[in-house]
Amino acid sequence: MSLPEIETDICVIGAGSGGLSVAAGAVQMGARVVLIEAGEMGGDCLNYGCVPSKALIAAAEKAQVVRRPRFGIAGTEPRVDFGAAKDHVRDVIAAIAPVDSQERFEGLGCTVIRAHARFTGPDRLEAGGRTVRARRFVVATGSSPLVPPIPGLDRVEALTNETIFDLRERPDHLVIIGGGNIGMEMAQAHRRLGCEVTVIEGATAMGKDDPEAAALVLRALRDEGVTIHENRKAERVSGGDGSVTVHTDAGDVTGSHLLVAVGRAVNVTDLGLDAAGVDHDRRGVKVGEDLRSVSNRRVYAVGDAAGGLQFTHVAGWHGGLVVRNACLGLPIRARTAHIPWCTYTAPELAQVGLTEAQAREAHGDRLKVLRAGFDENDRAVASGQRTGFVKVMAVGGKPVGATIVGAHAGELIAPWAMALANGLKLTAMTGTVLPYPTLSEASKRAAGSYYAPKLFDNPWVKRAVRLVQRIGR
Ligand SMILES: Cc1cc2nc3c(=O)[nH]c(=O)nc-3n(C[C@H](O)[C@H](O)[C@H](O)COP(=O)(O)OP(=O)(O)OC[C@H]3O[C@@H](n4cnc5c(N)ncnc54)[C@H](O)[C@@H]3O)c2cc1C
Ligand SMILES: NC(=O)c1ccc[n+]([C@@H]2O[C@H](COP(=O)([O-])OP(=O)(O)OC[C@H]3O[C@@H](n4cnc5c(N)ncnc54)[C@H](O)[C@@H]3O)[C@@H](O)[C@H]2O)c1
Repeated sequence: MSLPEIETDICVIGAGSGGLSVAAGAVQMGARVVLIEAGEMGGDCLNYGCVPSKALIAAAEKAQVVRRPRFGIAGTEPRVDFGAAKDHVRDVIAAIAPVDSQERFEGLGCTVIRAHARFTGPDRLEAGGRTVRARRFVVATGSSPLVPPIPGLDRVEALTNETIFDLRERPDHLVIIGGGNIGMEMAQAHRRLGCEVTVIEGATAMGKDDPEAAALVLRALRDEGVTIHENRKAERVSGGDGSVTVHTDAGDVTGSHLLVAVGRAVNVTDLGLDAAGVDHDRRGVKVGEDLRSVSNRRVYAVGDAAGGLQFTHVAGWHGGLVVRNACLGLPIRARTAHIPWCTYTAPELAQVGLTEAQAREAHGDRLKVLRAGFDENDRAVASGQRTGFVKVMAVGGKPVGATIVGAHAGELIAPWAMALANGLKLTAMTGTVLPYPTLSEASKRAAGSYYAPKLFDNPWVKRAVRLVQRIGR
């Protein structure tokens, strides 16, 4: 006997950052919600992405602190127990997992189905032998590691973000194809944990970021012993007997392990999108600014599946917007000009809004580029963190972008993200009193440099001051 059909208000496909945000918000606002997950609750971020990578980076940072002699404290080569570092990664995932768990979402009132979902029509899908009919569907199916068509890759054991965190033995030599976010974060973490690491990047490493800021990160990684080859496309892979060779147009690189990190493939195949009349391409579901499918208004897409920026905070933000629209009928616009991101290398590199090059193209001579170096920030100097800078792109007294590279850049970008999200002026930063000595003062210094010439190099100001000195009481 077949299971009874489920009729619901909102059916969410995928229990990652995007899907969970929709499900939690909608059910707590009184909607009937069905949540379907084929794999692990929590999706990529919790199980194979942000959380394990940041946990491994924390272990690697600890190793580096022990290794480096500083401030009169001797350094020593740390004894790294690679398996125990992976235990730490598992422990961190386990500590966070209850928040994303089936039990929690059932407790909130969702019906959770653990199965692969496939649309069978514009208003229905099937999962785990159940038919679900819904007023609204949310495609929150995320993305998977892209496996590029490099000859030989299918004949060697290649790691991806889905397998590397399970590796318990330390790679002697990790070769990484791809110098993007995953490649650079994993390169430094593994180097610090005692592996030899070579990155093979087909174009420019950290190519999506401001080149001046990226150059500081690449220099730091190279100084730590990571070999980075740029403009070298992986053309062929061969291997056997515990070794793997990447053949490039400028020579071969042989290592013990291979990590492939060349971008993501959005999970939209095998989802029955054609049966639902949902237009899609290799970037994801085609949606408007309201995150609704351009061809089936009943269907939304959020997070990586929506074809834009691929970050957890974007997926979560999308989720909140969809709840507002689907539950309350309020209009939404998913624009990206105020979305920050950060690469968690040391130094960290964070960006919000336009980079200098993008701002110059958009605003020409009206653009003012404001800077402050970490080497002129007392806290950075005191703590030996002089590498870095804050760069603010400003037009007419308002920031249109900010780039921060240096220690804690991911935290330091917060006020600039707030400024861009709320249309604040630079005076919001200059008028704020910050505790001394903090790295945040670098942001205030950069903002202040917009006004300094207007105040200090201005003959009218000097005349006015002389006058006040003569006649003022
Ligand atoms: C190594 C790595 C590090 C990262 N670090 C960061 C970081 O530091 N900060 C950051 O902001 N972002 C980071 N990201 C990106 C971030 O993980 C993703 O952008 C985010 O997880 C996307 O969330 P999502 O909800 O769109 O998809 P996902 O989290 O991928 O969730 C999608 C879910 O849908 C399920 N699913 C797919 N198809 C079906 C189906 N047909 N039926 C049922 N279920 C289905 C999947 O099993 C999955 O659980 C990182 C990514 C990687 C790979
Ligand atoms: N800190 C974070 O927020 C964070 C961390 C990791 C991942 N992510 C997200 O995950 C996404 C995927 O990360 P990623 O590093 O896989 O992708 P990516 O797009 O950031 O970088 C992939 C790199 O691989 C290179 N490449 C492609 N084909 C190649 C080939 N054949 N040979 C050599 N190089 C090649 C590209 O030129 C590119 O630089 C990121 O774009 C980001 O959205 C975010």
